[in-house]
Amino acid sequence: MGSLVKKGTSSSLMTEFLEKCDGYAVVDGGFATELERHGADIKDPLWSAKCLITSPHLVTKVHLDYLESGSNIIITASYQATIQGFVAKGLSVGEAESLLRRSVELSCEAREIFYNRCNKGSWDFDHAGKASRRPVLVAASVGSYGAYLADGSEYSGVYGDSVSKESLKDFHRRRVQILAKSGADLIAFETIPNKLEAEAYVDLLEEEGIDIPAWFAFTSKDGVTVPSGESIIECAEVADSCKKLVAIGINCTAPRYISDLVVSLRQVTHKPIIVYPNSGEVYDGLNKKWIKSEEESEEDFVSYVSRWREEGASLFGGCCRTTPNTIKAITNVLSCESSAPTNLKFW
Ligand SMILES: C[S+](C)CC[C@H](N)C(=O)O
Ligand SMILES: N[C@@H](CCS)C(=O)O
Ligand SMILES: [Zn+2]
Repeated sequence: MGSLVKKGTSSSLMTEFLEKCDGYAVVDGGFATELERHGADIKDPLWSAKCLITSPHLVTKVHLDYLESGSNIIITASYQATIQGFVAKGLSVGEAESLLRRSVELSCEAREIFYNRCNKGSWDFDHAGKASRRPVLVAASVGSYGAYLADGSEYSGVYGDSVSKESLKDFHRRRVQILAKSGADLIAFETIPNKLEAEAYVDLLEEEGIDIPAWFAFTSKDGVTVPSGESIIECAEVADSCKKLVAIGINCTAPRYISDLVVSLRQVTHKPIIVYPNSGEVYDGLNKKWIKSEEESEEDFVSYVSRWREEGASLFGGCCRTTPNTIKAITNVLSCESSAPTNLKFW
């Protein structure tokens, strides 16, 4: 059984979904880092995609934990799952393609288990007390070329002169084709570090006739630019021009920068805005370790959510080093706000 969201045009998918969710939706939290918290060793060029081979049961568990925490969107384990990366590990192209499909199947299976539990958490009640299931979408993750490089290059955005828009398109083409036909509801292009890669994705979506919608989530280290130094505004303009995108936003970025970024995005797009920041810690790509930040705590993060909503965001979640607890807290903030009388705003 698929999601409860009726398949319509790309643009209607998100509108109808957000309507069903009362105007805002909860995205899941850090996926790879949650696998790691449960003991997975992902210090590997495949990072979280290694678990598609070694521990698919853990992939399902983490999806279920996020569903139980209130997520309306779960993102697949395919962030660093590339055909090129799997082949470098000795797998055949066919096996690599199967693992990509498997990442989506695991998310769909988790959604199915969650629905079948029919527990309180999977049902919402309308004002008349009638039960309806919480809508859940499966978003197929596509990490950047920098993610495949496996050295934290998604936080530098510098790919060198040998990488062109055409080479990026060739790098991503087959994976995007497979994920588009995998049963996912949409594609999540995540942690985009430069304008060139955004342009390559737009071309691919259009030239390959990708028939499921997508979102773009950029990363930033200063609240103004993406890691390559290009402004978030010019990157968002590229995204806004693409009819197949049903949301534009920011992920894996310190929470303290999100507010300014949302305000900038709102200047150039009417599309729904998605934000799923990381914990504020800094990634050491060479040693694959997170370095604590003095400046932020999980509590601060959640206290920002109402403001991001006022500034125009409508999809909220977490990225690296956030956990199901973060998502529970976001769910609580948003549901309290929705049920509060409008004259009792928090800000
Ligand atoms: C978003 S970063 C933390 C992902 C991991 C990185 N591509 C690596 O392989 O180290
Ligand atoms: N969806 C990915 C993004 C990494 S930046 C994850 O949460 O692991
Ligand atoms: Zn992240």
